[in-house]
This record gives sequence, structure tokens and C-alpha cells, in this order.
Amino acid sequence: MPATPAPTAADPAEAADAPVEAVSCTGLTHAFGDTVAVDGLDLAVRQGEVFGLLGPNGAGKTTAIRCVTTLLPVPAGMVRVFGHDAAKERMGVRRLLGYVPQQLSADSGLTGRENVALFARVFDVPRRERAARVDQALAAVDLADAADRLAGTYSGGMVRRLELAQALVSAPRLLILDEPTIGLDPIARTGVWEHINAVREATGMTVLVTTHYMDEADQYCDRVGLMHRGRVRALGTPVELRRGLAERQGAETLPTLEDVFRDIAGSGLDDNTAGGFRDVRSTRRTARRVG
Ligand SMILES: Nc1ncnc2c1ncn2[C@@H]1O[C@H](COP(=O)(O)OP(=O)(O)OP(=O)(O)O)[C@@H](O)[C@H]1O
Repeated sequence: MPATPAPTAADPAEAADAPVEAVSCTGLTHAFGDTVAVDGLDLAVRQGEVFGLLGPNGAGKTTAIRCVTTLLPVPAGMVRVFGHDAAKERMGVRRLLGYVPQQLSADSGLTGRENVALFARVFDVPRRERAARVDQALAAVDLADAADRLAGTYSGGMVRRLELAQALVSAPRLLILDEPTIGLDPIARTGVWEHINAVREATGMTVLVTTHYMDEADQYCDRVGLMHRGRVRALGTPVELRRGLAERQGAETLPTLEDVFRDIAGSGLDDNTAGGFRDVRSTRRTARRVG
């Protein structure tokens, strides 16, 4: 009796059943003048996962996610969000996502509640649902008690949680966070991640996050892509990547994710990234935001 062939990715039945990826980038390229920030990026983020895009300063992380959010055009290649073409269906894509950029998005002269309500209006949350949705978003990030204080009186961690509430008020299927914990103390960093995870578990939302903090990625991301010079150079769960390096090196103890990155980037880590993966520029931005 002939053996039943194993299904392959080319199997039309399986392809029809396969869930649409939350984010799919194919050959994405974006240049600023002579600087090629993203250079033929291939990336697939699965529905419901927390995916970490890691890499040193200038790797192209922010540029790539700005293409996914439609804030930057897609000059070459293809970007899809839940199957929608980011170049052709910009509004359709925007309705599916919440975005917390590195730059200031909370207004220090408004209360926490007013900040979130503003986003509810901008993102077309139906008028009769708005007050309840604003309350829910504030509660989800533990800011209900501080909701009527001016955001200018918030700590750095509270500001980041407020920005999270702004992104969550439209109930996005995909939450994109650019360096959500940069410049925060360890307790505030943990708080931000716990709130992201709680909302993800409650809603099944997909999370795409950029970070320099390899320890956070190790702890909180289901899968990571290590980006260097405009492309993802290694992809997998944190443990898979760490075990892979241990096998290559014949090491008895499990290396860290930072070791994996150093192995992949090798001598390509230049002066801009000396001293590890701390982002001085972003830290300054955060200092300005919360100062
Ligand atoms: N608006 C811009 N104009 C010109 N060059 C830019 C612009 N934005 C980014 N670049 C350049 O593109 C490259 C990739 O930058 P990008 O901000 O995407 O990297 P990143 O990985 O997010 O870095 P960081 O962690 O420092 O934010 C860098 O060389 C950067 O200087």
C-alpha cells in the first residue's frame, strides 16, 4: 500500500486551513537617501503570539514597524496585516492595530482619562461605547485610581501604561510597541509587561514589540527575530536560539540571548552598538517625555 504523503506547505488543503499571519513582510526594503534602513526583510508574526524584534541601534526595527503601521510607505516588497496589504489598504490596516511609538503620545496637560478619550474619538470608537471603553482601558493598565489626575503628574511607568491604554482603547487585534520599557526602572518595566500579558491573555491580541532588552525578550516573548543591518538574521523561540548556540559552541551552560546576538552579528557590531544594546538616543527621548 502506498504511503500517504505528508502534507506540505504547498498542499492546497492545508494552505486553505492555515491561519492568516498577523503580520507578513516579504522583501520589505526602505531607504532614507543612501541609508538602507530595511533591506529585504522577511518576517511572519503568527496570530496571538508576542513577537520581539530585537537588535542594536540602527538595525532598522523602527523603520520596519513604521512600514507595518502604514506611517511609512512600502517602497519595495510586501507588507500584510491580517492579510490586508499595507500599501493599498492603509485605513483597513490602521483599524486593526494599536501603536505605542517611542515618542511622546500622551499629553501632560490632560488627565489620564482625557488622554485615552482622545484616542477613542480618533479611532472612531462608537460614541455610546466610549466612556465604558475608556474606563476598561484605564483599568486594564491599573490606572483607574489615577484617571482624573493630569498625566504630567504621572511617573515614567504610569506614562507608559497610559500610552498602552491609549493604544488598547480601540480593541486592536495587533498591538505594536516600540521600546515600551526603555528608560524605566526594573519594577516599572515588569509592570508594563504584566499589563501587556494580561490584556493579551484576555483578548488573544497579537503583540509585536521592539526592544534592546534581551532579558525581557527572553522572559516575555514567544518568539524573537534578531535584526541586524536591515534584516532578520535569526528567528525562533528564545530557548531554541540559546540551545542552538550552545550546540554550535559545545557549551555546557545555556548562553544568553545577548550571546546569541553577538554570535550572529559578530564583528558587525560596530561603534554604534558598543557597550551592549542600550539605546542612548531612546533613553533620552523617554527622559524628555517623562521629565
Ligand atoms: N527619518 C530618517 N531619516 C534618515 N535616516 C533615518 C531616518 N530614520 C531612520 N534612519 C536611519 O535608518 C537606519 C535604521 O534606523 P531605525 O530607527 O529604523 O533603527 P532601529 O533599529 O529602530 O534603531 P534604534 O534602536 O536606535 O531606534 C539608521 O541608520 C537610521 O539612522
